[in-house]
Amino acid sequence: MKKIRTVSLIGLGAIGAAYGSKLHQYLGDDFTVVANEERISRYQQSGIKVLEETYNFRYETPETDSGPRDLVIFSVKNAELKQAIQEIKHHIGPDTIILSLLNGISSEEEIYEATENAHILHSMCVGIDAVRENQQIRFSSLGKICFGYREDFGTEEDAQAVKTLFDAAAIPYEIPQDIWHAIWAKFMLNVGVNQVSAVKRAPYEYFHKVPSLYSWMEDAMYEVVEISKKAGVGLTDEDVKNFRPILHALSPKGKTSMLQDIEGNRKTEVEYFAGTVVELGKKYHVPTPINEQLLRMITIMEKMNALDVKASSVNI
Ligand SMILES: NC(=O)C1=CN([C@@H]2O[C@H](COP(=O)(O)OP(=O)(O)OC[C@H]3O[C@@H](n4cnc5c(N)ncnc54)[C@H](OP(=O)(O)O)[C@@H]3O)[C@@H](O)[C@H]2O)C=CC1
Ligand SMILES: CC(C)(CO)C(=O)C(=O)O
Repeated sequence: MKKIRTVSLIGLGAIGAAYGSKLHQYLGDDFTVVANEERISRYQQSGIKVLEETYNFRYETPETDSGPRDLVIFSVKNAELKQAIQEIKHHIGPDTIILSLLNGISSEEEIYEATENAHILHSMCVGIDAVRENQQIRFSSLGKICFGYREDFGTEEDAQAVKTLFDAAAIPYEIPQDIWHAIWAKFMLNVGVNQVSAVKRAPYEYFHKVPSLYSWMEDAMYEVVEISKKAGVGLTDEDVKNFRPILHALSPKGKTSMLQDIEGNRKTEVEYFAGTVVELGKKYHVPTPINEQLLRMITIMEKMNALDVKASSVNI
């Protein structure tokens, strides 16, 4: 039976630090964060604060080759994944189990294509409302990590090993019966709440209180339901409704990761949400007018943000 004794993580942001703090508490220095020198010195300067506690993790630069780990976790944004795979490659061996906590439906495939590792489980996290401001991470709920094996991705033994680790490290988790269905359902949620929250700059409070905002979000989600039927995933009305209590439980002042990107003048994951919906809509002949507009709006917002950043750096 596989046992996970060593873990490495790349992407010490809202999600990485939230779950990484639990792994650090359980594994101590057998938990490593991979980051370049500039990031490490930034993280070491004031430590990483998760809720009220400051953490000093064990760091390694991408150049350091200290051998493969039992588990590698990706928690960067989708556009950063390609580089992250290269930078954590020394930590991935043929037996390393891999979890990718990124939203969207493509990261496991992207990691598989680059590493040819056969132990990538499908995974995502849900119900967590993590917010990052500089090196400070806050959340009202840790939510849970959902994971599982399917087709050529991972094995039952890999899933059992992760389950044992998460039990010991007190990380909430679920192993859904059909992980691919669960990943698509989460994708559908992100297509709705992340994108609409970004366009309206709306923390969760407004989704709790403004029914027309909530129904616009669900309209965007229903385009994913229609595509999923043609893609053989078969999301239903029930999947849309299942998220209502989850969204209602998120902190009123909490913000989706996409809204945080807009406010932080960073590139968003719109390409992986509306971009994917529009592309799949064309492939399966499903109309996607709401996502087409969201894609245009968020791409324009990114460009306007980039101009503002450029202008403020010229003024300095
Ligand atoms: N926030 C949330 O509540 C949720 C987010 N997600 C998903 O999780 C993923 C991560 O999101 P989130 O945590 O919010 O994002 P963040 O932007 O907060 O974190 C990403 C982190 O990755 C780091 N990073 C990027 N590239 C590298 C690299 N090459 N080497 C080392 N570190 C790197 C960044 O470093 P730096 O600090 O230098 O910028 C940043 O700290 C996304 O796919 C998101 O959609 C899923 C569920 C909930
Ligand atoms: C919607 C939410 C908070 C669900 O956990 C999320 O996935 C995100 O902010 O990216």
